[in-house]
Amino acid sequence: MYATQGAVNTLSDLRRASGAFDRVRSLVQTSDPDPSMYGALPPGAWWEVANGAQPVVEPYADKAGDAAVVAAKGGDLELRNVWFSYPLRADLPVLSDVNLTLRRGTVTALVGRSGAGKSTVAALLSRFYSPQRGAILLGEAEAGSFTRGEWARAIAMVSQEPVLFSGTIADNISYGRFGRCSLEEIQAAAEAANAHEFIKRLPDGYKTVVGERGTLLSGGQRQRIAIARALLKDSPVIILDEATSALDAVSEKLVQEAIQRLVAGRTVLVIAHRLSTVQAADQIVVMANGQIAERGTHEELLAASGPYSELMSSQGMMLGYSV
Ligand SMILES: Nc1ncnc2c1ncn2[C@@H]1O[C@H](COP(=O)(O)OP(=O)(O)OP(=O)(O)O)[C@@H](O)[C@H]1O
Repeated sequence: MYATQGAVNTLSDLRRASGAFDRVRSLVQTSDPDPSMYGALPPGAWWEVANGAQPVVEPYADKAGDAAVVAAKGGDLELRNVWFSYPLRADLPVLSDVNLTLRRGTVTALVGRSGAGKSTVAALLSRFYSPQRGAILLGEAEAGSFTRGEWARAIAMVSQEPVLFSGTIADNISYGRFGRCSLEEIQAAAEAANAHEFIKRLPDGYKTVVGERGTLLSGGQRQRIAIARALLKDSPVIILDEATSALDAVSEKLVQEAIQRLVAGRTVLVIAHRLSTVQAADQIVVMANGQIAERGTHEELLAASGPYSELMSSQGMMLGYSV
């Protein structure tokens, strides 16, 4: 099959991750939609996808160039003086003068209380929306200088509740890949994602048709399929919304291993809920009320006894396993 755009992939993942169908609908209904929200979807398809239809599989992405991929491999991804409100709540500032640099090849952990604006940062980086003020820069070039298809090639999003569509396992892994790929490549990605072992035990292996929304699979298995998908897509930038719900210890370990393989050498933003992830990050950014409250390494922020240590002690991070 033709690979569908990463944009479609990330759109439905984001929708599922936030559990906010209404949010997507409000975004679709706005009279002045950011063209980025169409991603590389054919005209008219957006509404259907937002309503839960199967993604429209079109070879649009094959036409996208690799300009954003090249820029991301050579430079940082940055939000510069970004101000943002959602279209239907224009009076409510959600991000206020946010400056955030994701350094090339490093991991940035984004932490903060619920509603602080973490998912909104992820949505802007994915170009589901555009900031009202400020800029998104990739290797110093404005995001708008890249086409949607180019952008979608450069960034992959792995959400905590990945959406699978009812097709085969192989289709689900290759979805988001630009250009065709072989079963060997699909299998290699599944192996790196710790998914091959369970896939080969399924009735038809890689040809097993997963149920609507992937219900045949457990949460941990769905996550590993999503990681295999991102590995195969091989984007230089990964936005990872770490799962909050606990998996059993074995599944958790398999997912964490797969994530380590996925993030190695890439520019990563992880919305982090686990102490182990935060500790291992190159940079931790604490958000509060739509602003950056603090940034630094785990040790630096603990020593500062500021918002980070407060967050750690009041909210706590999931403990109990190490990466
Ligand atoms: N589509 C939307 N329309 C209007 N307001 C929104 C929309 N999405 C989020 N918000 C609001 O923006 C603010 C930031 O939300 P966001 O989801 O970015 O926070 P978060 O830090 O990711 O929270 P959580 O950890 O709970 O996911 C919140 O006040 C939220 O209610």
